[in-house]
Amino acid sequence: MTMLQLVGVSKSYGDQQAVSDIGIVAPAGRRTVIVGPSGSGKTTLLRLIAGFERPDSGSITLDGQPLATVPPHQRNIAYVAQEGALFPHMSVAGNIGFAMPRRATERLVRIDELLARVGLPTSMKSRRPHELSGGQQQRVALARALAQQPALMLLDEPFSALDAGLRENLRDMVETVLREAGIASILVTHDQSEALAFADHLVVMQAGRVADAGPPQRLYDRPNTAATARFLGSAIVLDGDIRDGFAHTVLGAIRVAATEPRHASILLRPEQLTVSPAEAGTSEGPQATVLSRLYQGSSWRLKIACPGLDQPIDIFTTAHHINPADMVQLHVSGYGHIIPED
Ligand SMILES: Nc1ncnc2c1ncn2[C@@H]1O[C@H](COP(=O)(O)OP(=O)(O)OP(=O)(O)O)[C@@H](O)[C@H]1O
Repeated sequence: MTMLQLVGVSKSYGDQQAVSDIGIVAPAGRRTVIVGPSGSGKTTLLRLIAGFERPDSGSITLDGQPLATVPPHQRNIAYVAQEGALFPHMSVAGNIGFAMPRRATERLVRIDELLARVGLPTSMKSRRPHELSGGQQQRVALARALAQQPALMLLDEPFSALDAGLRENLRDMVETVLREAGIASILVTHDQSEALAFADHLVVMQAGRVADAGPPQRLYDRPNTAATARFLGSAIVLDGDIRDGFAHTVLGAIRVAATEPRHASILLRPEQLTVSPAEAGTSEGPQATVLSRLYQGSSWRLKIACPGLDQPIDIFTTAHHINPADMVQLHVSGYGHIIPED
């Protein structure tokens, strides 16, 4: 079973430090996602793993074997780039069969199998890349990568040029194909919802460093830093004084998993907040003013101003009778997360 490990990996381009002291384990047969803002070093990491760049320091091993002296084409690692990067002068069949042995019959059978696997009709075999849609090109690129029977598949923002519906569809297809083939993968993206949907192991990069890593749900619910919390979704970060299992904040007393008195940053996700119209003269907790509302099909997104908070917060509701300028009562459910590194 394949396991990729990076220890203390750093790389700079001239004066520009691209990645620093990276430690990552991509577990066998799993889908690792590297997510982070533009310029955080994601592509550099993928290029180091593929062997297109050399690290200045640190080691990269695949199943315990150091890759430093192994050239890219012998690493047993396939790379799918953002725009597919198909050979423009070759047919679909030529692209998919590029790295296959030349023996005719097996090759043709295998190309047909791979086309079926990525959901393309065999009638497309003789087309050139420019005769395909963006989504079809990415399917061919994936089939070409699968043809290598790699131990590890690197996917560098492979869906980013596609529109939303197609993107989800292709992402689900890739997830299924990789799982069925038992191939470990590392996907790079700057899209947090894509990262959360695809990953079973998530690495968050910030300014060339790993800010946090772990299962996606842990990172979303219990991130190590406020920056990770904000990067992975809407976050409400509050100052809190912890006493007796509660954090005392401008939104009232919020249950937390700690008792020792101290000051801390507390994270709530919007889905932990609900609103109801504030009854005149009564107050069962914090109140807020609705600044705006946006219809989103299944719910309304409300922007609300809470006394004591300098930023408005977004929450979602299915109640359609709450309007801008209304006063609302806020209700917090579940636990607040104490952000450890803030
Ligand atoms: N060939 C290069 N020469 C000089 N600097 C580079 C080179 N490649 C990347 N960099 C710099 O290294 C840093 C990391 O870049 P990288 O492309 O890895 O980030 P990224 O997270 O993939 O960004 P994006 O999401 O925008 O693709 C950036 O500051 C970038 O400007």
